[in-house]
Amino acid sequence: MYKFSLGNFISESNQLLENVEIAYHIFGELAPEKKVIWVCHALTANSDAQDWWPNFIGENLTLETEKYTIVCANILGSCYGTSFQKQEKLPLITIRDMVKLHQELAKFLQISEIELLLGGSLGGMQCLEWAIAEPDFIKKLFVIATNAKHSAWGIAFNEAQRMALELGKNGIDAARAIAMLSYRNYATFEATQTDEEEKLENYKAASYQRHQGEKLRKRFSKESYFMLSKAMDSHHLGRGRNSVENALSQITAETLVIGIDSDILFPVSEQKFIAGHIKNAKLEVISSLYGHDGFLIETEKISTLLKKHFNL
Ligand SMILES: CC(=O)SCCNC(=O)CCNC(=O)[C@H](O)C(C)(C)COP(=O)(O)OP(=O)(O)OC[C@H]1O[C@@H](n2cnc3c(N)ncnc32)[C@H](O)[C@@H]1OP(=O)(O)O
Ligand SMILES: N[C@@H](CCO)C(=O)O
Repeated sequence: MYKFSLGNFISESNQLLENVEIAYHIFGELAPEKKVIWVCHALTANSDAQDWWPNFIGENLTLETEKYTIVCANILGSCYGTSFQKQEKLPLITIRDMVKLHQELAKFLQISEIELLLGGSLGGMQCLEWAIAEPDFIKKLFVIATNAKHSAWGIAFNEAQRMALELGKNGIDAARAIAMLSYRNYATFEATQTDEEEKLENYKAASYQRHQGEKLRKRFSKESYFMLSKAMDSHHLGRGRNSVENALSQITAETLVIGIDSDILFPVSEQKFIAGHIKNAKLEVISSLYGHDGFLIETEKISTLLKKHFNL
């Protein structure tokens, strides 16, 4: 992991963040003759994209490190390396703030254009914002399981999680358990957490939920979880740009949008809307047992579509 000291940064909500440091990974050598692929990560991941998107980035893999330089930066608000001076009150961070930091890092790395910008969920939100902010800079765009404006349904899930966080020390366990209900669905739990034997308590689904909660508590900070969920709520491509439709129409990149048929958090209608308003976009729908989390799990299906649409 590398670090870049940006210094002071004024957020979209006009708050001063001091001593901002951006943590990032580079896979494959950064060289002027190599084209750049930039990965934007989702809520609780980090800049080590090889780790959370396994069998996807590397030699002889879909994002080929011999051919491309692949960059992934840890997002503003996350607890995995990107940081700013602690403040009394948690600042309100937006997706546009995250993208401004990506832009600063790209300048620092002397990247002249991005061949392919990609991301899912909160990562997809960053990709769309960036492709609107700098249409000429982004040649190809791939987003999955994301939306153009966060939904009332998504905000309600996030608020329920923040209410859980407010309960104290282990509130993050409950927050993650709530989130899991939106990341998966009825069929996922039926297929993976149904008890075969007869019993009156200690069900698999219950211990699964507790395990997921504990796992997140051990690796993530509740402050980051709060800031990132607020950032997700604020996602609105149309803010200050007349409308969401108008904002999407400014994207010139050749675009692939993928929806997951079982995603109850970011339903396919949202990706259909995105693809419908970008001039040069194609929509594909994949099927998955894993709902929204399918964007992290269905690597093979995603790779097939990426290779079909883009000459990687
Ligand atoms: C530093 C870091 O760790 S970086 C962060 C890694 N995570 C990220 O980057 C975020 C993106 N990744 C994710 O959100 C997830 O890892 C996903 C969606 C890709 C996969 O989710 P997972 O939780 O790994 O998969 P799944 O739903 O199958 O659950 C498996 C886990 O539940 C446990 N489990 C399964 N059933 C049960 C049960 N009935 N009771 C208790 N535990 C259970 C498994 O033992 C396994 O535990 P482990 O992860 O501690 O080994
Ligand atoms: N499981 C993912 C889902 C967020 O879209 C994460 O924890 O980042």
